[in-house]
Amino acid sequence: MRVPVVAPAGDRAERSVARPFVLSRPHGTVAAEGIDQRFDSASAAADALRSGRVTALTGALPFAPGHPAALTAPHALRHSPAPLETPRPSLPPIRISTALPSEAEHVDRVATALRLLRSDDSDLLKVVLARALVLDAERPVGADDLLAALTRNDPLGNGFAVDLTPAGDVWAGRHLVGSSPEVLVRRQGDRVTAHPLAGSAPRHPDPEVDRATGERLAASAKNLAEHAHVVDALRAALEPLCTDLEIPDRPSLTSTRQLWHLGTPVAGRLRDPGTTALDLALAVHPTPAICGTPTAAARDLILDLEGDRGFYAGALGWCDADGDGEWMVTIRCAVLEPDGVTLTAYAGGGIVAASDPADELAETTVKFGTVLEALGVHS
Ligand SMILES: C=C(O[C@@H]1C=C(C(=O)O)C=C[C@H]1O)C(=O)O
Repeated sequence: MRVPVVAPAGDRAERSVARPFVLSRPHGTVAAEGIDQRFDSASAAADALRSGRVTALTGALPFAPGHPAALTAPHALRHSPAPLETPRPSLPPIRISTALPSEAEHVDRVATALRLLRSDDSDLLKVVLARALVLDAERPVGADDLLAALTRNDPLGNGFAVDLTPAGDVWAGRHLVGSSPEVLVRRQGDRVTAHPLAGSAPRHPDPEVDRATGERLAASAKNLAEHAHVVDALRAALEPLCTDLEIPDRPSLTSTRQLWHLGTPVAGRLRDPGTTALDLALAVHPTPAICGTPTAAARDLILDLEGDRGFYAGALGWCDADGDGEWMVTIRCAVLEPDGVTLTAYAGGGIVAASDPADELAETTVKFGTVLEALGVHS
């Protein structure tokens, strides 16, 4: 059984980072200050919040259920009404050391998934396969500097840094950093919103080509099908928890510096005011944006082909004593090792029967751009 982990005094994470959690968003920044308690179990943390034993929670949920979470009950949750503003950090040169797996192996995995997606013997409709890049920094960097670089590089100011120490020994002193454009779920009073993304195309420096690429994405049957799986799953997960669920019939185009995405703004009203933002996140995760359809079959295939994803393709966010909060999908991210010089970045993409392995490899390369560009890594 997983039990709450109480922070030992003078623990290494408290030495290594001042704040166990920072989430910068276009509409404001939330930062955790100090550590009251740590939890490696999301359900134990959610119970502690509901019963009033803790007054807030911040942190990250893993991709796979049953794996340790990294949640902190902070002394205080600080809100500020703008994205994080920081001086430009001075980062050392950071280089790509290893592709995990190799590009050829990723293409092979996509081909394996395609055989199942196209087979009459399998009910798999979509699976999201990912790969990683190991990066080496010339001298140690801190999570706060990576957060500053990622947030400054995003036009909307999205960025996060999460101390993963609460997840147990192997995670002690590791940090999750990134700049996710995808809102898993947000709760403000009885208002519930989400903004699932699925379906991607690369941005282009020429504005006309760029616009045409976006328009092609918005009309692409393959991408619309990929997207529909996510919307259907969110509807099914939120319907029991919400009234007045409003979901547009068609997705709209959204963009980051590197990519166009299909996105659908979802809004509803909470049925039971006792359902917290963390409860909502646990109810909708993992969506087919990062896992697949049907969920169990896709997750089994991912674990089989990739092994443990840890916190990539999980969720990260916060929840306060009123139950309000915001949880992002953990993408466009990297894990920083305690040595401060080794980083592992992750990128994946949804595969459906009509996918092409070479295109899927290229899509992950573009997605790595969010982290690589922000950190000045040249591949
Ligand atoms: C899985 C990732 O991104 C997700 C997959 C997408 C897709 O398959 O088109 C688009 C946005 C995200 O929901 C990632 O960035 O690693």
